[in-house]
Amino acid sequence: MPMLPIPSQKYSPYTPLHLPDRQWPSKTITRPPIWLSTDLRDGNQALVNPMTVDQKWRFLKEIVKCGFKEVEVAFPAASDTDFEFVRQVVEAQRTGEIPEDVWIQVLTPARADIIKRTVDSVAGAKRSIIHMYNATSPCFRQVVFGNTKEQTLALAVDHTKLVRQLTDACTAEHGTKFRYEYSPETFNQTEMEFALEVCEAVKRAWGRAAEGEERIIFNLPATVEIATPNHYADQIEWFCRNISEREKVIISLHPHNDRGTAIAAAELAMMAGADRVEGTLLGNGERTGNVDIVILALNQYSQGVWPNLDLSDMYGLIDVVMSCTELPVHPRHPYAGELVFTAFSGSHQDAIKKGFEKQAARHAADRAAGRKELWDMPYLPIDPQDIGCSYEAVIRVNSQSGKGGIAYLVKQALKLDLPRKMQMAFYQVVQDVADKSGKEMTTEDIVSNFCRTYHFGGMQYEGRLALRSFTLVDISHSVSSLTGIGSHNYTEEDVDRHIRIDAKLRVDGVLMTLSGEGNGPLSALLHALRDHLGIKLSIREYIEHAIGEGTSVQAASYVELVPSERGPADRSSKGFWGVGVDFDITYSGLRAVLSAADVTIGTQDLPKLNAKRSFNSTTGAQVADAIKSTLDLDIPPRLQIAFSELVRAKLAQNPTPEGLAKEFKEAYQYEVEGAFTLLTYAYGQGPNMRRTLTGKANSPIGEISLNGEGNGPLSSLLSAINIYLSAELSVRQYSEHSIGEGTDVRAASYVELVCPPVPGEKDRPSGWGVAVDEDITASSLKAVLSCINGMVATGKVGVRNPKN
Ligand SMILES: CC(=O)SCCNC(=O)CCNC(=O)[C@H](O)C(C)(C)COP(=O)(O)OP(=O)(O)OC[C@H]1O[C@@H](n2cnc3c(N)ncnc32)[C@H](O)[C@@H]1OP(=O)(O)O
Ligand SMILES: CC(C)C(=O)C(=O)O
Repeated sequence: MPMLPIPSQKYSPYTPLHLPDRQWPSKTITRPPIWLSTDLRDGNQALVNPMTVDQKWRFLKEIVKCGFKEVEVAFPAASDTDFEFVRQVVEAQRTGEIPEDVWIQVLTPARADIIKRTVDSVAGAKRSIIHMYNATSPCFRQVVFGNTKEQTLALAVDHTKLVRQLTDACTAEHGTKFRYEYSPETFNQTEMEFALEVCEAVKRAWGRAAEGEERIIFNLPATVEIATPNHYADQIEWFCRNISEREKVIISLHPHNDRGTAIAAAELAMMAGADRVEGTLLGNGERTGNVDIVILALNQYSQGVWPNLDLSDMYGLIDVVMSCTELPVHPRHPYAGELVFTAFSGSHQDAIKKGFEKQAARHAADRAAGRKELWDMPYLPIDPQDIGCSYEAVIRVNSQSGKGGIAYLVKQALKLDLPRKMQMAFYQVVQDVADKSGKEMTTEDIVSNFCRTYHFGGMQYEGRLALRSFTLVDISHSVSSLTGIGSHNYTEEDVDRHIRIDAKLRVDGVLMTLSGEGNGPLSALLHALRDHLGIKLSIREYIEHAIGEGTSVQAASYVELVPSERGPADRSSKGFWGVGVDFDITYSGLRAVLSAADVTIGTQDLPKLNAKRSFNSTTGAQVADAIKSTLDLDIPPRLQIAFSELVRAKLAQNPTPEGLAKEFKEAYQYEVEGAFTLLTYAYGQGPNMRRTLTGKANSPIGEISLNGEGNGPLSSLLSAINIYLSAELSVRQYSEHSIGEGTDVRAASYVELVCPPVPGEKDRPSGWGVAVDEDITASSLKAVLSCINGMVATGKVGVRNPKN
């Protein structure tokens, strides 16, 4: 049968209660109700497979752990299992396993045999509530029981008397303290006057209602939810107003959720005067379930009202409920669902990210001023951490997400506060991946994409241009050599300053030293990239921030580079972002430049670019080929330039390869006995991560001792040998490559050394050295000596005895 076009032919609406002076709409909930968990009764009776005793125990312990003081543990007459379970609970309360102040509640219909067994089940308990019910609504009177109103009332009264009689006897025999709860089942569908009449009669029959702990409980169930929640609230307010001796009565709610409004019904009914709520954790129960106490309690908590239940361990609670009921928890279940603190969509993520940032600042100010640190976050009604959920799940990324959410995750995982424009750039990267896969991207996916894109996060993500170390020399006024270890206060704005950088990089896996000059370390590095590798870029934006505090503070630098030919002012040119982090701010800036440069060059063929653009290729290529074919050396580009210039000045038009090789050996003291010869050396690590070099060498002044330290073998050797020279030499460029393969492999090292600048002189004396050795450190040291030997031979530096 399809749905009826005129449903009124089948269904009639509920009849609203006439209560024009209702008060509840202007009330608020300012204190928690008395809670009763009926998970082990109403919840249990609704399961395909009722809980085992073990499951009931596990559940009961969780209920007690949350702080419930009233627990309906069973319908003891339902089965031997239930009866036995109640006996075990009674015993556990006697031994203290279940706290003494917990009321053990049990349910019985108004049937003498069942009442007797129910009271028997709790005999010996410290405290027990006997809960008796019979249905009172017209439908049940007529259909289920075939009773008149009088018979219905008599059923309730007679059996209440029986409960009184049996409980009195039990108290006398076992000392059990009893309270009585009566439910006019289907209350919400019962005529209000009749429900009231039955309850008044039950109160009289019980005969013991008094204030405080002796109050009788009238539990007024919405057995089947059939009306809007305001109707239930009206019924509760009417009942509260009209029941006699209100102070001797606890008004209890027992909402079901057939219309999906049990929470609203319970909340409005609390506003209408109810004192107590019966429900289940996460809302299991008959049909659509009982009212969900987790939601009710956390709704109160979100209003600043302590609910008298501790739900801090939400994951633990979910685990217990799911394993005992064998029912899943919907991912959208309020407070408990896996996705309820999660934003996938861009604008939600953006708002949450901004919310966290603003809130952190606001809280810091509140703390300082001694004010409350109030929670006020877009889209998050409570702090997930209060119920044991982490912020990790707050933002998750798929193709619906925006830059804000992605930046939030990057910040959480890597502590990087990406500049807005870089967020947009990385967003495109993530969007492409998410769009292609059509799936969610985990934080790990995003982080690894970030690290791969910006070559961030250690050796495994290293790109084509990787910084190893650097030396900075201030060549503006005085000459002071600064190594790449330690912090230097250079700013790019200081236009008067002139800095030279010698940066040791791995370029496409080959170690080389690139030199450049600029008004700061970053521009000097950009010049080095331009001169040596033909990468022509300028800085459009530079941003930095600290990560951490105190002695472990690190600097994060972000750089946007644009092609130099367009210039940074041209807003239309596409920028490329990079990032670097280091304890040293200069290092972090240089790393950021290289990260952005790497993004810019992509897979562009760098060596060819280098060979074609950074020097006169024809002559350079010819001499390079000749040296390769004769000496098996791949001489670096700048040495090719230097050597080809020397060759042009010195040799005939078309020298033979052998002629070039001879000239090369002589010019760079390669395989030639020179002024300085290394005899022995030991290279290691000294204090503060500095490297040390000790050894002996032959020199024009006899055998000398070497004792130096630096950030690598070259600088260590120079610091040892500079005292024997007339000028303090420093490394401008270094590169190396292997010759041969396997166990026969040898290292070829090339080093360019340079004298300090001389005021008034444009060019600084410099020279190249070359050496080959099986030991890579030895080959680099010998290359330094070969260069010094060449510079001594040509008079660029002199030899001095430091003792004189
Ligand atoms: C709204 C609620 O959740 S109420 C709680 C419901 N929970 C349960 O029913 C779970 C436990 N129940 C049981 O195990 C069984 O139903 C028992 C053991 C209580 C009774 O089993 P049975 O004797 O086989 O009876 P049955 O289950 O068929 O119950 C229906 C009988 O009880 C009567 N009855 C139902 N509710 C009540 C009541 N509150 N007071 C008195 N009699 C009642 C019915 O009128 C019917 O009587 P009839 O057989 O004379 O027509
Ligand atoms: C026994 C009563 C309280 C009940 O479970 C209901 O009416 O839903």
